[in-house]
This record gives sequence, C-alpha cells and structure tokens, in this order.
Amino acid sequence: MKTVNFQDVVYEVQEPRSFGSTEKTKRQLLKAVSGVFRHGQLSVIMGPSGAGKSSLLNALSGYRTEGVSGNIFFNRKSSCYIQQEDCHHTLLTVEEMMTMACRLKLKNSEKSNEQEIQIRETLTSLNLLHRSTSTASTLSGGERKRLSIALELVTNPSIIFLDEPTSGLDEVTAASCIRLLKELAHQDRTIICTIHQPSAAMFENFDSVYLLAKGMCVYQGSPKTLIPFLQSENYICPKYNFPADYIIELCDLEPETVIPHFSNVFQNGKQHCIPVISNDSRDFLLKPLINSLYLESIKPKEGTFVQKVKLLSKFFKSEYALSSLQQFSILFQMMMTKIYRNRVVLWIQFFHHFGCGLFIGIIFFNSANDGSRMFDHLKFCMGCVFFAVYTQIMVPILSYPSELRVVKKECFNRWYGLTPYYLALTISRLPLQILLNVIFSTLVYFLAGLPLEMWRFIMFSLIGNIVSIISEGLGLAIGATFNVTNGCAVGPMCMAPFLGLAIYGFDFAAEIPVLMNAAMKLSFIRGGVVSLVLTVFGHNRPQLNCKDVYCHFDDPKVLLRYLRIEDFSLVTEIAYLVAIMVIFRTLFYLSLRKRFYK
Ligand SMILES: Nc1ncnc2c1ncn2[C@@H]1O[C@H](COP(=O)(O)OP(=O)(O)OP(=O)(O)O)[C@@H](O)[C@H]1O
Repeated sequence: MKTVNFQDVVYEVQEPRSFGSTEKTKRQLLKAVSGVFRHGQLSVIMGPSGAGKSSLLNALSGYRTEGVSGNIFFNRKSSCYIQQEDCHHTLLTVEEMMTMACRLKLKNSEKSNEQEIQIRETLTSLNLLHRSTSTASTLSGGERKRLSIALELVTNPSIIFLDEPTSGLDEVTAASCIRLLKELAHQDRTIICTIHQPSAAMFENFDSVYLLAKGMCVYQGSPKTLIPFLQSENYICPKYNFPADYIIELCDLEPETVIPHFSNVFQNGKQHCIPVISNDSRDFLLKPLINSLYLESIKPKEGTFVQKVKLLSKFFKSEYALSSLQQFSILFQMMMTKIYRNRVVLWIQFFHHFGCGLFIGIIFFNSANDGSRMFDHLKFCMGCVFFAVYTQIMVPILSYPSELRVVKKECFNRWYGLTPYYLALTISRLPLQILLNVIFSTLVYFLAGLPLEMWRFIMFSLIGNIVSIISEGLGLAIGATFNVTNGCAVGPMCMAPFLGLAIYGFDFAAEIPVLMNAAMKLSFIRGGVVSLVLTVFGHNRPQLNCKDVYCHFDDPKVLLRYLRIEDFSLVTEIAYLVAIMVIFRTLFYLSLRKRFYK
C-alpha cells in the first residue's frame, strides 16, 4: 500500500467559546475531505494560510489522532513525517546522526561496511557529504532540511510526508529542494508535502496538486489542468498571472461562492482532474477517484475476527527494528556523548558545585562541633538541601522543551520507543550528577568539620543525591508538560509550598497541629532536611564542644528532641524520599506519554 487513500476525513477541535470561557465549541478544520496521493509522484497540498494544509498532513500521517475521523489507508510502517521545523541533536555531527539513525532503524545494528556505504551514498545524493563532520547547529537552513530528509531516507521509506519543506529557504534553494523531492518520488516513493504558495518554477515540478480552502478540497489533479479547469468554470486566469495564485486569490475574494462550488465539482476530493491530449491541445477530464468498494474491502468490519486478530497482533509485534535493550544501549551511548561534548555546561556545572561547596563550607567553617551554635547547624542542613533542590529543578525546565521536539520526531518516526528513551535519559544523567554532588558534599562536610566517620559521610552524600534526583525529576516533569515560558512560572510555584512546609515550625515543633504535621510530610525538602539532621546529629554523635559555661544543645540528642525528630528513623525517611522520587519520575514518564501519543 504505497498509495495514500483517504475518505471523508474530518478533523475537529474544541475551542473556548470566548477568551477565558470554560464553555467549548467544536470547530471543523477539515470538512470530510477525500483524495488520493499516488505512489511514484510528488504531490503538494496547497492553499491559503489557515486553509488546513498542516491539519490534513498531520491527520494523514497519524501525527494527530485526537479529533480525527474518517478512513485513511496506507502502510504507516513504511512512512515517515518530516516536520516544518528541523530539530536535530545539535551536539552530534551529521555523520554521527546518520550512524545513529542507521543503527536504530536497521536490523543489523553494528556499524558495518554496508552501513557506511549507505550513509555515504545518502549524504552524496543529498549533497551533504562535505558537511559530514559538521554539527547540526552549524548547518544552513537548506542543509538542515536535507539532513532531515537524509535521516529518514536510511530506511528507504515508501511514503514521506513533509510539512512546508521550503519554508525559510530562498527561492533557488527551495526550487532545488523540490527538484530533489521529485527525484526521490520518481524512485518508487510517494511524497506528499504542504506548501503555502509555491513559485512558478516549483509548481511545474509537482505531479499532483491538492488545493484546500477552509478545510475543503477545491482542486485535485495535475498542475497542467488547473488553467483549463478554471476556464471551464468561466474563470479566465490572466495571461501573466500564476494559476496557483489565481485560484487562491479567487477563494480569498469570493469564499462564499467559489469554495462550495469548486468543492462540489470535486466532490470534496472524490474526483480529480486528469489531462487529456486531443487535437494537439491540452484538455482535462474529471474522474471519480476512490473506489469505495475497494476501501470497504480492505477495512475489516468492527468486531470481526480479522479486526480482533489485528488488534491482538499489535501487542506482540514490535514496531521497531531493534529490541528495547538494543535501543537503550544506542540511546545511552548517544546521550553520554552529548553530555561529554557539552564542555561549556560541564565546566559551568563543575564551578557551580565546587564554588557553592566552598562558599557554604567557608560560611560554616569548623562550626559543626560547636554546641552553642544549634541554629547554625540547622541552617547548614537546610542550605545543603536547598542547594541540591535549586540546582537541579531549573535546568530541565529551561533545557528539556527543546530536546523534547527532537525526541518527539524520532519516536513518531519509530526510531525507538519511549520506554528505552526514558531509561537511557534517566540513567545517563546519573554519573555526572552523582560526581558533582559528591564534590559538593565532600567540600561542605569536611570544611564544616563534621565527624570523620565514613558511614556518616556516605549517608550525607546519599541524601544530597536523592534530593537532587527528586528535584531533577520534578524539573523534567514540568519541562515535559510546559513550554519554557510557562515552566519558568510553574517551577517556582511548585517549589514554594514545598519550601514553606520545609522551614515551618522548626522552632515550635511541639505545638504544630497534627494536620499541619501531615501536610509537612508532603514536602520532600523537609524530608531531605530531617534526613540530613538525623544523619548529622543522630546515630550516637558524640557530645559537641561547649566554650560557654552552659550549652543547652551540646548534646546532639537535645537538638533532635527539640525538633521532635528524636524518634524518626533515618531508614524510613530515606524510604519516603525514594517513594517521592519514584512518583516524580513516574509523572515525568506519564507526561512524556501524553505528549507523544495524544
Ligand atoms: N489545535 C488547534 N486548535 C484550534 N484551532 C486550530 C488548531 N490547529 C489549527 N487550528 C486552526 O485551524 C486552521 C487551519 O490550520 P493549519 O495549520 O492546518 O493551516 P495551514 O493551511 O497549514 O496554514 P499555514 O499555511 O498558515 O501554516 C487555522 O485557522 C488554525 O488557526
């Protein structure tokens, strides 16, 4: 099924009735359109801005499924979707990205000679070989577009959807991009693209044109038959006017009459224009396009045995070329390479942890054994926890939304599944995070003069790491749900209650009501502070020094009693922190799922 057939496709969205209103109205972006995009042809979906071109492409490719109804027939497994925006891993070179695409999308995942030859051939045919050692961030707009095509071509897909492939390109580069697509289409592929307004040079290169206006099909057929068709409808395209512009202008100027009339002529896409050569003059024929009996026959009726088997096979058959473990291994390597390559960020993170560790360590220098500075001990524990929280939460909120676009594209085009990606992301970030936290913990622990006991230091670092992983999980969940602008507001908003509950009532712990105590349990920051205080002052910590006549808190147990945590178990507190970590990480995963599969 290399041809894309679609019948009565409706795409409906719900919109608020007015700004801020909770009442919703339905709006049809596609109004039961039908059509066919044939294999071996370069087809273009055209129309004025807001006509529904991207909506149709999204609905056909499966990129949007919510609100889409109707029949769409093609082999989705051999298709790919290239978005308007060219999102690439900016820290990998062209060759590395091609290798990664080959390893993930082709069955023999080891980099063999054959793969190398294939990569070179694809890059040569797309005129990218001379840029193979450049990173995506240094490519021009046209090169980035060609890279997007090259990355999908490694599996030789028979159907390629492209949204506005020429947007942002100058006229010469755009025309060469269309010529390239035509060449690819003629190599036994179906290529469907949307273009807002093609130039005359581009228009000639399309094999088939599908014109949309207000979500309806107003023309379908060869570009050559557009003028004769308009003539037959008594619309004479002026001699120096470009016919595609002319019909778009007509739809714009007389939308109430022209759009329903043309849509009616083409039965909203069930008919198409084909050229007929007669007596040396070109003419056209309007022919029905879709054999509805054929469509009926290939669509299993609901509830039939065939449909049930098809549904069942979905659960057992992997959509991907590699197993989840192989996908994980390739993604993990790629993520580690990216972390290692991001030298500037590595140095910033190192100086941040080293600098803050030194700073906090100097502030509390040699104070850990002073029995008269009870509040300083508490502030020290809070400072260490707040450092871990704030360091980790904002980075993913700011950086993750841009990565998400690349991942969404790759997941949609079946490079890998969400679960291997999620695991690779989670695990690849750990080594650096742990190393940086250990640097910070070492500095503050020893500069503050805490007891030289191995287990106490390990617990101190462990709690810092757990709090840091929890905060990162929360940051990732926010980054995966909101864009940067909203995330920057949501992040601090989420933190404020956790922070408030963390510092509340340490000086009047005995009077805190039970309900408030329960609410405070929800704050992982408080959990972190309590665990750290238990680590520092609990577990038979020897008596602190007292330079004054009397120090009320020179016995560490007194401090624990004063804070009402003398009966708390460190193991239970850590178990509780781990549970919160799992909750945030699960929220992150669910947010990714919702984003990718909506
Ligand atoms: N999720 C949505 N909710 C509400 N309206 C939407 C949504 N997506 C698209 N629209 C609206 O549907 C109409 C068609 O949008 P679409 O992006 O398909 O148009 P287009 O023909 O590709 O336009 P352009 O050439 O300007 O990109 C527009 O009016 C757009 O505002």
